[in-house]
Amino acid sequence: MTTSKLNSTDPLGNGEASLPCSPDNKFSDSLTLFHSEKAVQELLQQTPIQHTDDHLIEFSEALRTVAKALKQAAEGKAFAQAEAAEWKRRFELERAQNQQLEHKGKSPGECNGDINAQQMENSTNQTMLRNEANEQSENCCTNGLCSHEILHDGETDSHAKAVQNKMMRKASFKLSWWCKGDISDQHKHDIVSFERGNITAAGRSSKQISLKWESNPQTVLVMTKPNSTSVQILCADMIRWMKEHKKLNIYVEPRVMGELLSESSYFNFVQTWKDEKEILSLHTKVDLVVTLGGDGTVLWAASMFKGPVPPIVSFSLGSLGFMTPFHSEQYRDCLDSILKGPISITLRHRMQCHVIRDAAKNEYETEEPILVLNEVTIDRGISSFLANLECYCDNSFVTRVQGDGLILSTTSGSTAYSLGAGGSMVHPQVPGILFTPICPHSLSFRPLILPEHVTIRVQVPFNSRSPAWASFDGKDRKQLAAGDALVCSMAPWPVPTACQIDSTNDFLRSIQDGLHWNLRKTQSVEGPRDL
Ligand SMILES: NC(=O)c1ccc[n+]([C@@H]2O[C@H](COP(=O)([O-])OP(=O)(O)OC[C@H]3O[C@@H](n4cnc5c(N)ncnc54)[C@H](O)[C@@H]3O)[C@@H](O)[C@H]2O)c1
Ligand SMILES: Nc1ncnc2c1ncn2[C@@H]1O[C@H](COP(=O)(O)OP(=O)(O)OP(=O)(O)O)[C@@H](O)[C@H]1O
Repeated sequence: MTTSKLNSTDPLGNGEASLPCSPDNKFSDSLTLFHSEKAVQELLQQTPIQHTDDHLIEFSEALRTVAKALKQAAEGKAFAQAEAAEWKRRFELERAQNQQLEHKGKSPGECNGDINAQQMENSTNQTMLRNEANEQSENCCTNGLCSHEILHDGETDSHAKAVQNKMMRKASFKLSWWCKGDISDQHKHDIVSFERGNITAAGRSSKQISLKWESNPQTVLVMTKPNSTSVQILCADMIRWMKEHKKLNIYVEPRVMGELLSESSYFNFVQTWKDEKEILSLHTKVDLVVTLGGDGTVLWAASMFKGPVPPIVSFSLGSLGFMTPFHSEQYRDCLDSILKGPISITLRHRMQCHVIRDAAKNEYETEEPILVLNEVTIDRGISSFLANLECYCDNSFVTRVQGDGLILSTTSGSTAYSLGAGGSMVHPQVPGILFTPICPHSLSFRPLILPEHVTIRVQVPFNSRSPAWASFDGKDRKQLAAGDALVCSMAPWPVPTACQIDSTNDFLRSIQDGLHWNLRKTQSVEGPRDL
């Protein structure tokens, strides 16, 4: 006889009770039950309830309830054990019969009797199980459930097959995409069609994206890196060409307008803006943005647009150029084909960052959100103490950063500061947020990549020795005092950048050419070899 430990206490509360699990042990089950009740009775008798003390009466009632519950539990368990034993006995009997039949050269399916669906269903009925168990043991398949129907596939008659299909069908389900916080089902998409419960990816979220103009672009904004004579000369030449050969309207920043006009009054047709309000409406006027500079100029251009961003075409005039795939020497051919379209683009996700001050009365009282294309960094600034930052993901505590700080990066920014701090390089079209510590004072703080739909909160605790500092794409440093928090999530407005070939090709080329990724001389064939 085997016994199994159940997670229960004996009636007197003496730890785990050891209960028998075989049907042969119904007797010892009853014995246990008997002992339990007896123990409770004894306890009740010992209790001085004669002294009409209200508390003692209440206590004795409670004990009675416990005794009743224990009795019910023991009965239920004994019933379940009897049932399990019955199933096991039947299964073994059938297996023995099958073996006998196979010995005689008969297929087990031949012994199938006339079984109808009702009987099959009835056979699972517990009452029938108990009543018919003994009768059935001798005649396989004449009554109740035959395990051949479930265990053997294909050899039964069509009726039994239908019954079998009915019993084996998988539960159906549906997978869908939904937007967090979206109460209506407006943004819900079914992404998987299912048949018999098999999950199949219906589509990829990050396909190569192609932009096709439906009407000709008419207005171009040109943005340039400051303090560079070569950029200034190229800018003037490009604007002239776009006006004369493409009849385009041109916008530039006020600084560039001054530079152009100081060169010649010819550039009077170029437009600019006077104040912030006009900048906010730029996206409604501009069809295309052209940048002349390095990655910093692309970041600068993106930061001008606090909402939707027009497609950006970036000419490389810097040292690295991860986001600047076009060569300025061939700008005419390049702009020619871009203005015609279609263009391959990379949709670069941005993060929106809210600084929430401890002094704010509620979570909605925030400063203007700041959009970043690369990353937001929370660091110790000029303080010589460790930064102490509490990090939460969707309101669950994640970890405490103790070190120089933390980088929350987009996948576009994965090749920038996050890379320098040991984060992975991620294709810009992979949706996600990189969680990269800066010089953590811990041996096990590996960088993470979180899904794009999460909201991350970084809080400066009240016991922090110094304030922290947040910076956005390497700019706009803001102090975070004790109790202040920075809340980041993906922004709804990505930055579409034109690709030279396509997003994957451009990304791989930039890590190879820009960072010399995995550059190593190839080993010569001469030398020792495995034969
Ligand atoms: N230790 C570091 O690696 C470190 C430190 C500070 C800032 N930065 C990066 O500099 C960025 C600001 O750039 P900037 O040009 O205004 O400042 P910058 O003039 O100091 O140049 C920073 C360098 O980072 C490169 N860079 C920028 N974005 C990149 C990207 N997405 N992928 C690969 N390289 C990229 C630029 O080409 C440039 O060479 C910040 O967003 C931050 O990522 C890196
Ligand atoms: N239009 C602009 N107005 C003000 N600042 C700008 C503008 N364009 C770029 N910057 C700033 O100028 C700096 C240098 O720009 P960028 O990275 O484009 O050139 P770079 O440093 O020569 O290139 P690289 O970083 O590849 O060597 C960056 O900090 C960027 O933010």
